[in-house]
Amino acid sequence: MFVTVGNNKYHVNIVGDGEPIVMLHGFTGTMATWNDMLLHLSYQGQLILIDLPGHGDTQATDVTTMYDVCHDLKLILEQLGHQQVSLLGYSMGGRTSFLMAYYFPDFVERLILVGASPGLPEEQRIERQKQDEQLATMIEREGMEAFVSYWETIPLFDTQRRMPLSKQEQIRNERLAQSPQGLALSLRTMGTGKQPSLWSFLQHMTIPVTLVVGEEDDKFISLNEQMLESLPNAELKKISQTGHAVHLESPEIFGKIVSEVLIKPFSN
Ligand SMILES: C=C(O[C@H]1C=C[C@H](C(=O)CCC(=O)O)[C@@H](C(=O)O)[C@@H]1O)C(=O)O
Repeated sequence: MFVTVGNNKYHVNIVGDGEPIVMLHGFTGTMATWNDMLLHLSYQGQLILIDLPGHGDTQATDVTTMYDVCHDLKLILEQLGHQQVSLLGYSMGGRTSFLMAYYFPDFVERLILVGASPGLPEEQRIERQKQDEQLATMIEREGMEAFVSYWETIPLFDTQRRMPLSKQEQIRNERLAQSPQGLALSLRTMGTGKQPSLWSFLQHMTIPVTLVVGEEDDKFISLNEQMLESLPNAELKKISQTGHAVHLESPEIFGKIVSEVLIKPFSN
C-alpha cells in the first residue's frame, strides 16, 4: 500500500494487528531487507515496514532534512491510527529511529537499533557532508553498477562475503534496483553527515533501547559501547561471527532477540 503525506508518497507494508513495531531499512536497502529475519520473528503485534525516501517504491522527493523525513514518518503512522510505536532500525534506519525518539519523545515507546549511531560528533559533520556529496555525485555520474560494485567492497561489509552466494546476490540486486537519483537524494537528505548529532542527548533518552551489533563490526562495536555508557535504559547485544548487517548475516539469532525484546521488554 501507499500512504501520502504532503507531496510525498510512501510505500508501506502492514502485517497483522496490535502493538506496532515500525521497521526502517538502511542506505541502499528496502523493506525487503527484513524478510529473512521475519522468518524467525515471533511477535503477535503489528509489523509496519516502510521504504524510506530515495529507496524502493517510495516517491518522496519533497524532503531536505532528516526532520522532514521523521515528520513524514510520524504523519504516516498517525494516519494509520497510531499515537505511539516501537522502532526497529538498521544503520541509516537506526539513525532515523534515534531522531524519531529525539524529535517526538512521546511518540516512541522503545528502540531496537542494529549497527546504528546517534550521528557524528558535531565537529565531524561538515567533512562527512562533503564525503556524502562526493558519493552522491559519483552515483549520479557513474550509475548504479559502478556504485554498487564499489559499495559492496567497503570494509564494513567484508563479513558479508562469508554469506551464501545466493544471499550476496540478493543484497546486490536489492542495491542495484535503487535509482541513482534516489540514493543521491538520500545521501543529501539523510546521509550520516546530515544527521544532527544526538550524542549529548543520549543521557536524557529514558525509553528502553536495545542496541544490537555484530562482534566483527569493529567501528560500530566501539560506537555502541560508548552509547551504552550514556543511555540510561539500554542493553547491548553483541552477535558473534557477524558484521554490520546483523539482520542479514544472523537472521535467526536476530529474529529471536527482537522476539524476546518485544515479548518481555527489559528495563534497567
Ligand atoms: C560506510 C559508512 O557509512 C555508511 C555505512 C552504513 C550505513 C547504512 O545505512 C548501511 C548501508 C548498507 O547496508 O549498504 C550508512 C548510513 O548510515 O547512512 C552509512 O552511509 C561508515 O563507515 O560510517
